[in-house]
Amino acid sequence: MVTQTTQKSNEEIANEYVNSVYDTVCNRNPDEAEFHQVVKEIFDSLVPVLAKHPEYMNQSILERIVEPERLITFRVPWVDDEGNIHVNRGYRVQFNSAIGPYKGGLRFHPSVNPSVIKFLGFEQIFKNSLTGQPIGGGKGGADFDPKGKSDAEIMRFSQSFMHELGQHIGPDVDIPAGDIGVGPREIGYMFGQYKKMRGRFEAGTITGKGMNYGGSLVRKEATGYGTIYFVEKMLEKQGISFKGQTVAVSGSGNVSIYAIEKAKELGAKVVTCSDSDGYIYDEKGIDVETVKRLKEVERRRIEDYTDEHPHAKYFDSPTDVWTVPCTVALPCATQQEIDEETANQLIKNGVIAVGEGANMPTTLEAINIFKKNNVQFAPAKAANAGGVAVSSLEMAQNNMGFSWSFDEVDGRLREIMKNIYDNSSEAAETYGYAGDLVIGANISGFLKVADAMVAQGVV
Ligand SMILES: NC(=O)c1ccc[n+]([C@@H]2O[C@H](COP(=O)([O-])OP(=O)(O)OC[C@H]3O[C@@H](n4cnc5c(N)ncnc54)[C@H](O)[C@@H]3O)[C@@H](O)[C@H]2O)c1
Repeated sequence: MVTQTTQKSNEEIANEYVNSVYDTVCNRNPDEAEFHQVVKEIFDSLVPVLAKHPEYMNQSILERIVEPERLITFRVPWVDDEGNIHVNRGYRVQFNSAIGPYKGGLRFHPSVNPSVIKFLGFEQIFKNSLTGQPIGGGKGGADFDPKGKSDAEIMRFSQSFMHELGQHIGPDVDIPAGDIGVGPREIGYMFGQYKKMRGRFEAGTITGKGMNYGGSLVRKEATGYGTIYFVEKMLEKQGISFKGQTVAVSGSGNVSIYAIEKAKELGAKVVTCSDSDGYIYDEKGIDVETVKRLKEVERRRIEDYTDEHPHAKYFDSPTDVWTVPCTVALPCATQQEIDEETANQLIKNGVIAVGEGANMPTTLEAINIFKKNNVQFAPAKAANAGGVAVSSLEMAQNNMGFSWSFDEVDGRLREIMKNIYDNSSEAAETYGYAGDLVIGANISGFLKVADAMVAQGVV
């Protein structure tokens, strides 16, 4: 009898397990490219953890974590100002509640589909875990395009959307918030509708609320400021600061505006911002107050920035924002902004650090190029976790029935971002990938959720 002499290493077994679950995900969820990408990225980084802790494989944690606990799809009918009836599709994925009630934003954008919602929801599980707050992962939205809609149309759409979503959420169940296309105005309309449906004031059921009805100071600034606090920490480890850096930012929405504001405050010169039509290059440094007014108040296009700053240049190709030379790049607009070619261009122009303010703005290939070229890389699930972290602080204030000061919340945000950095960095080192924050953030976020799933049995 011939005995088998080659024994598979733990690493090989873990790798085979990861690939086999990933194949099942692709077969079971065909045509969901965004979801596949995020699963691949996270799963690959878990191989060293699974090799060291086979109990997670025995407990089928990956098979379970990758299947949403619930995916709700619903009809959102609404009437425009001319009396025409429209029907959009609404979604809520309640992905994982192992460490707390589902929590995640709502996105109103024509590109919203099950793949996008699932990629965002899956990512949210790990991001929420990283914040150290007791919140599970969820995400939602609709394929509705708010661009060009009147205030009354936005209100009717938001009410119709909440009329259905409201049946599936609550302070201990699922707590939505904003995301692309959903800001304070939409949150206000949705909260109003929810309050009417319930016949009670449940402040802790949605976050991002206005300050006069249960909102938190710093929520508006949280994601942008948090991204800068995280990148600041990452630069600090290299003995560098924001002072004197030339920063390129994409987008001109909630995340971008407050990332620009904080980066400037720390001494950087931010030279770009953009919207889905084009980008601005201002060699003197972007005037953030103008962007705030154009976008938050007047809801105009970024092109109009040059009316008030005629020395600035406008280009009608948003993705070319990354051809502008910079030392720090902060993609804060949308997914898949930086691909291989763009990454190479940024490196050629001297980039030393990239911080993801947006979700999945960098392709896997581009991330690998940055890693190979020693560009410091701050992944979204760690770098932009400040928004959900302060949302959780908003829930805490709602539960206690009082409000903290701006400095109190900002101090807590800074501390949370520091902890996320330290925990990600430590996890990367423990598992043999020192300095790799992509792997470190995935591992650190995973461990807490996986342990809670094991403790709670097969549910
Ligand atoms: N708001 C938050 O608290 C938060 C938290 C975590 C992550 N994020 C992520 O950050 C990103 C931005 O979210 P936001 O809340 O600032 O949304 P927002 O709607 O306020 O702003 C989005 C910005 O991106 C621009 N944009 C959209 N498509 C574009 C394109 N193809 N090219 C260039 N610009 C484009 C829009 O014009 C707008 O300026 C999203 O990926 C979101 O998931 C947001």
